Amino acid sequence: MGDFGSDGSSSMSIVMYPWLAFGHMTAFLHLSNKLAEKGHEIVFLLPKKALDQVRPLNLYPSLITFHTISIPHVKGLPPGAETNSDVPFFLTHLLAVAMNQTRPEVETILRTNKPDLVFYDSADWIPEIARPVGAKTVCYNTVSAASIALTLVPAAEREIIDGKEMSAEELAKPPLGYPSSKVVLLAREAKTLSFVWRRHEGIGSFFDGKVTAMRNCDAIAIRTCRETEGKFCDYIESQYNRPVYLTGPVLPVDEPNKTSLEPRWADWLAKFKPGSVVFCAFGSQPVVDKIDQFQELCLGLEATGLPFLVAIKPPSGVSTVEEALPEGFQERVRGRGVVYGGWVQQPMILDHPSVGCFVTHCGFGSMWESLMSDCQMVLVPQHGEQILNARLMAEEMEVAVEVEREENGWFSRRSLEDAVKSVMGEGSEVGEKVRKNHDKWRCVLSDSGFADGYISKFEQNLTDLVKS
Ligand SMILES: C[C@@H]1O[C@@H](OC[C@H]2O[C@@H](Oc3cc4c(O)cc(O)cc4[o+]c3-c3ccc(O)c(O)c3)[C@H](O)[C@@H](O)[C@@H]2O)[C@H](O)[C@H](O)[C@H]1O
Ligand SMILES: O=c1ccn([C@@H]2O[C@H](COP(=O)(O)OP(=O)(O)O[C@H]3OC[C@@H](O)[C@H](O)[C@H]3O)[C@@H](O)[C@H]2O)c(=O)[nH]1
Repeated sequence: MGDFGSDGSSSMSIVMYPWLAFGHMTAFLHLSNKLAEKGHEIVFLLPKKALDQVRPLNLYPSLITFHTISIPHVKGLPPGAETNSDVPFFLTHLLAVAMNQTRPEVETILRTNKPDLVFYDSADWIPEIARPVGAKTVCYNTVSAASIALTLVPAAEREIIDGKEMSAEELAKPPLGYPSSKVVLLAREAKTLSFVWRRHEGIGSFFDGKVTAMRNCDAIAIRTCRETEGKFCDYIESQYNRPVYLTGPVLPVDEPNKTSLEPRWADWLAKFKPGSVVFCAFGSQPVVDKIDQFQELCLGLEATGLPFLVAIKPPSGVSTVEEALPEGFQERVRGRGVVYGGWVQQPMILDHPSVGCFVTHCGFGSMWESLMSDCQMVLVPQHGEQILNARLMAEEMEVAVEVEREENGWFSRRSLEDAVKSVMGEGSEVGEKVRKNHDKWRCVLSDSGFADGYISKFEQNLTDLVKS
């Protein structure tokens, strides 16, 4: 190895501070594992509550050290809230306020550790405290390049007059030069983007924060690859005039000593024929907010007649998923359908031979995991960024079927049933087309040199950055 630490040593010292959401923390940790595999040392900052869930993913405990950060209470947040999972969507900005208040603690850590590099995504003040200790900064984005290109580039700036909300049409308008006519939002879908430009006291808007984060870093990094999102990455690079490094999908590979699937799911899944079970999961945050939509999801899966396992957070207004289930549902699906409100080992479930279909909310982490799996995919995105990921998979890559929605954004049990049957039904033309395209992409993405090539190039980019 060359001499690439700023102190002349052969390894780099890195601090990571991701946004307080599991989808982001797990993505940062997967990248940490790849860098630790190459001998670099990482101090990983995270809230105490996240530690138990994230620790098992650390494959290099001697090189990746967790450092817990106290997340202060901010008026309006539920007591003890430390991560996105503890906070309803409409209060997420308060979690960002709480994260900002951790700045003095993080500053002390940087002064003590004097790292070569600091990775962050939401804490846009990192460059201000990293520069004085001689560290270079990388704004690492764990969401799709398409969703950044559509809303979080300087050209997407919107003029908001006297705090007036923008119309759906204004919100849906792609910025000048945006490179796709397929990966876009319908006006009604674009309403979910209003949070991007809305101003909040003390922290400004989400847009301001992200643009500052990307303008002030030394390099922008994105968890994606040229093969799927090259044109969006080029657009971001031209908008920010900053180098854009790509890490590739950064998924954990099968480790010889990896833990096995919890027996309760392994035993349950083993009862069914290969490829017959529908697995439905909606990520680490509560996303299906309305109880009647939650019930429609359950009823749609029931109507498929297939065995199914759902891992989902309860909707608003109830504290458990059981309370939200439709009348008589549990009795009707007993033995073939389970709805579970806790954490499951998603990648291992997707890998299970009995599972043949993944109904996903299209979080970016889930998107990569589903592309690498051999499950058929049904897309039920909820928010702007997830909808764009869905368009990328359904319209550009043609590897999945997106559920049809009514004018008001609602999906019916029938549309979900139809979507699942269209990919699972024997002899279905659509099912065959998406399977064929998905097989091709899986071959490209799971080629042994593919992910390693991205990581090696990324490591070289970091080395050059530290030396510059
Ligand atoms: C309802 C509001 O939620 C709050 O945050 C929303 C979530 O933001 C996710 O991150 C992104 C979302 C979107 C999006 O929905 C549409 C887009 O076109 C772009 C993005 O970008 C990002 C993003 C991009 C780059 C980056 O480095 C990021 O860290 C994120 C995030 O994944 C999720 O955890 C959040 O819950 C919002 O704060 C607001 O205040 C709420 O009202
Ligand atoms: O029960 C669960 C739920 C989730 N997971 C894992 O947690 C991760 C969830 O990440 P996702 O990106 O799919 O979704 P999240 O909703 O949690 O993430 C969030 O940040 C990333 C954005 O793209 C998403 O839109 C946003 O909601 C996946 O790696 C998934 O395998 C589990 O292992 N078990």
